[in-house]
Amino acid sequence: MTFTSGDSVGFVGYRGMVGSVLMKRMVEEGDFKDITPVFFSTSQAGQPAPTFNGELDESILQDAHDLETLAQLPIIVTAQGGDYTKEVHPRLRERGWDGIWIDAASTLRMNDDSVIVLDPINRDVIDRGLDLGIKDFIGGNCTVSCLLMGLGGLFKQGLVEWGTSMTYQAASGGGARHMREVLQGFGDLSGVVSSELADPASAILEIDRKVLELQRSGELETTQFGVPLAGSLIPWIDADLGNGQSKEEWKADAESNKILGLEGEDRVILDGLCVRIATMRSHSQALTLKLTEDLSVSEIEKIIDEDNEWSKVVPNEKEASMNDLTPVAASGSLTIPVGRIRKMAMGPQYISAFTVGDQLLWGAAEPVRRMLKIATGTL
Ligand SMILES: NC(=O)C1=CN([C@@H]2O[C@H](COP(=O)(O)OP(=O)(O)OC[C@H]3O[C@@H](n4cnc5c(N)ncnc54)[C@H](OP(=O)(O)O)[C@@H]3O)[C@@H](O)[C@H]2O)C=CC1
Ligand SMILES: N[C@@H](CC(=O)OP(=O)(O)O)C(=O)O
Repeated sequence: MTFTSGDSVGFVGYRGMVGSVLMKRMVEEGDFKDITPVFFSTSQAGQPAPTFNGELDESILQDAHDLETLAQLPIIVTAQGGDYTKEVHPRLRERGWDGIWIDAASTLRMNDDSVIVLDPINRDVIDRGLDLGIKDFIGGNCTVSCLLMGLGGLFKQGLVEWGTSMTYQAASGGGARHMREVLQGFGDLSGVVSSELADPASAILEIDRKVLELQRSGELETTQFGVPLAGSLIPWIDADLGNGQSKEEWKADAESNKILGLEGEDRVILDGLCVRIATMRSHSQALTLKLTEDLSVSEIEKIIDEDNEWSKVVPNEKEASMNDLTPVAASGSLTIPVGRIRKMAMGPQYISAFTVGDQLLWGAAEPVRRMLKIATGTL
C-alpha cells in the first residue's frame, strides 16, 4: 500500500492535547494541502469531523475501532495513547494491513521492527528504515527527544562517552488533567492564606505553616499525581522497574541509542533521575557529560548551535540564563535553548549543560508531524 499525493491519511487522537498541538502545527505549516484527512474518534463516531484544511467539508468522524475503514488507509497517524495502540495496531497488522503507522505513544517504540522518529537527529535511520520496509514510526519519549534536539550535535559526532540527565519534568507529561490539578493546587494553597498574603506585615512562617498543613491534610485534589505537586515535587516518573530505576530513567539510554542508531561498543551510556515539578508544558534537564575529547567551550557551543536550526546556545551568564533558559521562555516555541555550558571541576572532558524544551512540540507532536511529511514525500 503506497501513498500518492492527495491520498487519505487517518488521524486518531486529533482532539487530545498532543493531537491538538499536532493539528495546530499542521495548519501552521500548510500540511493539509498534500493529504485528504480522515478523522477517527473512539467516542464521537458519527459526529461532524473537524475541518483543519479550511474547506467546507461534510465528512463525519469515523469509528477508531473500525478495522475495515482503518485498513483502507495507506497512512495512520495516532496520538490517541498506548492503550489504543495496543488494542488496534496488532489486529490491523494481523489482517495484513501494510500501511505506515505513525504514533506518539510509547507502546511500539522499542520493537525491533519500529523506528523512533526525530528526523533532525536521525533522518538517516528513518530513511534506512523506509528502505528496509519498516512500517511503524514512533515518536520518542519527550525528555529524550528534547535532549537530543538540544545536544544532538555532540552525540552525532561521537563526542559523548557518557551522560547523566537530572530532569525537571512538567505536569503536561501526565496529560491535560494533570495540568489542571497542579493549577488547582496552587489556587487552593494561595486561597488558604489569602488574608495573610494581602497583609505585608503578616508572619511568613505562619503562611508556610498553613500551606504545609493543607498540603499534608489530604484535602487537596491528588487524583492524577497521587500526591500534591503544587509547592512540591515528585522524584519518580512512570513505572518502577524494580531495580531502583524508573521507566522514564530507563528510556534515556534505551531510546537515545535507538534514535541515534548506536549499537554495541558505539552506544552512549546515559542515566539519571527523572523528577516531576509543578511547571506546565516544558521539560528541563541538567546534564553532566563526559566527552571523548577535551574540547573548548566555544567549540562545544558551535557544535550544538550548528547541529540543527532549533538548538540555540544561551550564553552561560546569569541574566541570559534567567531570561532565556526557563520553561516560561521555551513553552510554545520550537527553539530548544541549551545553556549553563561549562567545564566541570572533575576534569577537562566533563561538561555541564542545561536544556529546556516544549514537551508537546518537539517532545510529542513535531517529530510525528514531520514523519508524516517524510512518509508523504514532502520533507
Ligand atoms: N501528554 C504528553 O506529554 C505526551 C503524550 N504522548 C502520547 O499521546 C497520548 C495522548 O496524550 P494526550 O494528548 O495528553 O491525551 P488526551 O487525554 O488529551 O487525549 C486522548 C483522547 O482522549 C479523548 N478525549 C476524551 N475527552 C476529551 C476531551 N474533553 N478533550 C479532548 N480529548 C478527549 C480523545 O479521544 P476520542 O476522540 O477518541 O474520545 C482524545 O483523542 C498519550 O497517551 C501518550 O501515549 C506522547 C508524548 C507526550
Ligand atoms: N512520561 C512522560 C510523558 C510521556 O508520554 O512519555 P512517553 O511518551 O515516553 O510515554 C512524562 O511523564 O513527562
